[in-house]
Amino acid sequence: MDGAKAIISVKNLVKKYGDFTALKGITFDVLENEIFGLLGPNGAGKTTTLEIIETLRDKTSGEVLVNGHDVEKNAGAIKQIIGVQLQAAGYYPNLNLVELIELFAGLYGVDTKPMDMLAKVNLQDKAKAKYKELSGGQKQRFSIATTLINAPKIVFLDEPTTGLDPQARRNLWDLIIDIRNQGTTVVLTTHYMDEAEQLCDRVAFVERGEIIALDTPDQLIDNLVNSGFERKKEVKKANLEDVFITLTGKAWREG
Ligand SMILES: Nc1ncnc2c1ncn2[C@@H]1O[C@H](COP(=O)(O)OP(=O)(O)OP(=O)(O)O)[C@@H](O)[C@H]1O
Repeated sequence: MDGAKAIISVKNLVKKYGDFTALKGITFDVLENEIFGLLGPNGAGKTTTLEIIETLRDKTSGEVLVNGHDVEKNAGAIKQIIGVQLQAAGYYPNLNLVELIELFAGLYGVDTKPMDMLAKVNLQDKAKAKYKELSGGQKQRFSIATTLINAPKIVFLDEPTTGLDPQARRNLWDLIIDIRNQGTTVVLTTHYMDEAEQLCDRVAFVERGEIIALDTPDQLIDNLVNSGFERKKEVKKANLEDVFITLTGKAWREG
């Protein structure tokens, strides 16, 4: 990562909701082509931070640059190079997946081959299905496909694997790594520490509107170990999730 360029630069970002200060002057960079994780307890300020970067929410003060564009002065340019997950409410119930992608492509003003987009997330077989007919994992994959329609430089994923089974989670991890390997920067939030450890190049821990740690997962763990921390119990070489995956396989579940 040394020498990598910052594609998102956040400086002294403050967000107040009335008298309540949700972000207390946070500063961090996201580097080009990394998977960057925002971690922290409920209410810490992760979604607020993402929404300000996505130009969906105003900041109170501070500076946020996305690919060199200021969120306040050039929101239009930023919207063109980012991919954001839409709320499920935006998925018109009578349209099938191909028609939904055609609709979103039209809104973005881009020419997209819907079947190619569905192939990226392994949903070709569901091309004619309606969104509500998909399983939880399929819904998440479709939602990720919609973030890729405008071939963005950066995608934002808010808790992409919440509620999924272990196979679906691991397959989504592979998908997110593929997206990064094809040159896209990924910013995600998650409450799963195993996910952050497996997936993220760097993570920031947000707590009560402040960043309390930011580094690679490996370095953060080493720092803790070097401070004298020890797990109470010897860790086994596998865990119950490994048992699940070994018993039930790693294939996409289409049922
Ligand atoms: N529109 C709003 N008006 C007032 N307060 C808000 C608003 N949106 C968020 N907050 C407050 O700001 C703080 C940060 O909320 P935010 O949604 O950014 O947290 P989060 O880290 O994403 O939490 P979670 O993990 O639960 O999604 C919370 O205390 C929340 O109650």
